[in-house]
Amino acid sequence: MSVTPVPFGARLAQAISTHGHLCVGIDPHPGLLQAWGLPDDAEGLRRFSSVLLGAAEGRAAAIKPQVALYERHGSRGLAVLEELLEQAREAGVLSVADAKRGDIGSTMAGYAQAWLGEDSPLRADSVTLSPYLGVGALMPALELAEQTGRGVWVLGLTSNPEGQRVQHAGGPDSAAGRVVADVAAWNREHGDVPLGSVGLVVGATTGSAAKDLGIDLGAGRPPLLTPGYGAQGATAADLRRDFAGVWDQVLVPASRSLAHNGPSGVVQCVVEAARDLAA
Ligand SMILES: O=C(O)c1cc(=O)[nH]c(=O)n1[C@@H]1O[C@H](COP(=O)(O)O)[C@@H](O)[C@H]1O
Repeated sequence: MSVTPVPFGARLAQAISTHGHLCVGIDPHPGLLQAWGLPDDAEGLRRFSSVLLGAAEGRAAAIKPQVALYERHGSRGLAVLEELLEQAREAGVLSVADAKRGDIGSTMAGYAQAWLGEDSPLRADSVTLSPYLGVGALMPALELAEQTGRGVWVLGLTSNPEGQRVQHAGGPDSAAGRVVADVAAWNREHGDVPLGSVGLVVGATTGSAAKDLGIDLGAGRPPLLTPGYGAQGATAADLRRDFAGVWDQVLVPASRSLAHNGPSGVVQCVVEAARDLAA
């Protein structure tokens, strides 16, 4: 007998209400590995990942490993990522695989199976997706996520300044606004209580952009992943101001700012960031 999985949105809402809004980003940049005294190889990745996951347990709502920084080590790096995702599952820590995948529908199914399939070695609780080929092209991932109780995060307004030229195009009928509207429609139809399972990436550095473009981030209650806090300059006060009214939807990732004081400083950085975001 098959059991209906608990939707990702419900699991995430529970994690945020228990642990707060922080998501521990795990970005094993070569420079950080070096600063930590670790080799730039699979063993270095393994030790870096283990310290960040350990610090996240019981202190943060989720982890977000950056896939490219594992992928650059080929199959050995991906094997470390598989181990990390498995350890997170065992520890009960939600995972966001930051893979930023997106393809035409027929081959999107392959990416969906890789990150969201029940039997995939790389399965995560959720994965980041790029909607440049159209939100409709992402359907295989949205559908598989729903079947397996997993989630996705669709890039909406990204944290980097270069994104604006494409995402703001169209003004009141902006490209980003269309992505947000498609996500809202999916969540309304497939469940948006307490949160939808299809989230949006909206950078913490984007200021009033959503408001200026007439975008309603509350529509369909998408979880909102807000990179840009910490190393990219956004503060907790910026987040509170720009996400007022939708704060319960927000998951705040931070990567470099949690790792910059070396392995012995990670727990303190995580505790301080979690407290900063709870204030
Ligand atoms: O999807 C993401 O996570 C993401 C989207 C975005 O708009 N901006 C952004 O910085 N990110 C990711 O968020 C993380 C930010 O890292 P820090 O700036 O070190 O906190 C990196 O892994 C980025 O790839």
